[in-house]
Amino acid sequence: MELPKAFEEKMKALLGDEFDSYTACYKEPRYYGLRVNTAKISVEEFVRICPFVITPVPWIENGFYYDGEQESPARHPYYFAGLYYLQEPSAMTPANRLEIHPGDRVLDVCAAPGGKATELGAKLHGEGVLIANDISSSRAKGLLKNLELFGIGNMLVLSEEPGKLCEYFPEYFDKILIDAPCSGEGMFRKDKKMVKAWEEHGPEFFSRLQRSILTQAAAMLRPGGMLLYSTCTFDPLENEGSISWLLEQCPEFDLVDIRPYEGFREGVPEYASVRKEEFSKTVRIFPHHMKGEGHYLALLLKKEDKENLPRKELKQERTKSGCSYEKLPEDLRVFLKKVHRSFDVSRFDIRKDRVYYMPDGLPNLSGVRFLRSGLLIGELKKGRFEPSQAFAMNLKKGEYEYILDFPVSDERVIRYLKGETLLVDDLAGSKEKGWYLVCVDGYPLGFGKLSQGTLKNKYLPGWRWQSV
Ligand SMILES: C[S@@+](CC[C@H](N)C(=O)[O-])C[C@H]1O[C@@H](n2cnc3c(N)ncnc32)[C@H](O)[C@@H]1O
Repeated sequence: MELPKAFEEKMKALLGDEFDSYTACYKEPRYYGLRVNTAKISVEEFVRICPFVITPVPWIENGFYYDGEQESPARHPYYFAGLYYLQEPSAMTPANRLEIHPGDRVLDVCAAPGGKATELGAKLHGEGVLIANDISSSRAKGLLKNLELFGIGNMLVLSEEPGKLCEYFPEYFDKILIDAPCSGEGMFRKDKKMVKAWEEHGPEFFSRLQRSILTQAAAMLRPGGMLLYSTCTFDPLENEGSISWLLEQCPEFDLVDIRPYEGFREGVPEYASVRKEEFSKTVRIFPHHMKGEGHYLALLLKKEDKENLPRKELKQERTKSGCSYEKLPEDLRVFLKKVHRSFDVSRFDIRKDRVYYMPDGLPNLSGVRFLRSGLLIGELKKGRFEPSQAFAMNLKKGEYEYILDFPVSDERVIRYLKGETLLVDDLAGSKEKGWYLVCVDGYPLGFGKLSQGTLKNKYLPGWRWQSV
């Protein structure tokens, strides 16, 4: 593979006598990875049922390699059940090394298409909130689909300038991930198009963007909160350079250690312009030291104020919907009786006939461009309630009363995913008519409406299995 000369010169300076072993990597095939959705299935159980040959990614507990030339995991019903996300192994590292606890308020500033946001959301296990933002609204559509496929309900998908978000979320978040737009030098092997893009917009361009995103994000982190910054490039300006700049602007930030792995290499202190000694805590990932593409990670702590001041007041809190159980439409109430989950009814919000379940403690977001706020439970159509695809994916099999569970070997699983009407006499028996949650081996895929042994397909048309 032909690499730009200027890039080669820079890598020689960065790598010294390791340069030849680095370039030798370009003759080797890229690695393919799959990350298990631990909000839906344990790693042990996934390994037990996994239909592909997989081997562990040694530094990621829920990450695995698969043979991308032989297997097509995106064309398996378990993918449609949201049991895993396909992701280059090094790219699994940022969300893995940012510790998330259920209940945290988490922001992913540059989130599309959701490779990291899906993991952050899974680690919340339904508690707290994930705000997934991307400036590109077309890319944010893919982000929304991936989060919904993963079953994440306590989330908002926004498409805004981070500078605008600062007005709404001052010191609001416990954890922030910035997977920054970058020159993508670490991805040259995986995607040859990145070389062309690099020639158009190089490190100078991206470092300016990164610096502005970093300062805006810094203002949204609460004291005591953690910020993880990552890029998929080698350029020092975009890595140690951008982080030095943050430390200069915001001295309340400290670099902290990242949970180690033997293949990680330290960030280069000489490339930092301030507090050089801290930069060995940052991590560089090189393809000649581990089985993955190039990345850079820096983990930062925003120091607590000495006086331990209370959280900044939000300009305006979101007003609760004021819903009470009695005020919910009759057909929705009938549906909810079959859902075995305790809801806080005041968090239901009905907007333009769409029923949402909102995360708690949000600011008033009027004026913000969003693609989704909260879990879309379903829609009211002429007074009749229809549950959504997102809610199907958010449910666990045991949480809904009416289930049709197919083994993965049943040919009706693919037919369901293609949108076909199914005869299900054998499974339905004398079951009542109504909304059924269709599952594969116990993992929800979507809804269908049963009547006299026939299942009318309600799988979301835009998500259907495409024939090749
Ligand atoms: C490296 S990609 C993110 C990949 C994503 N985190 C994942 O794991 O799937 C960088 C993203 O930043 C977005 N972006 C670029 N400029 C931005 C800005 N000023 N604010 C927010 N997002 C931005 C791009 O649209 C792009 O989707």
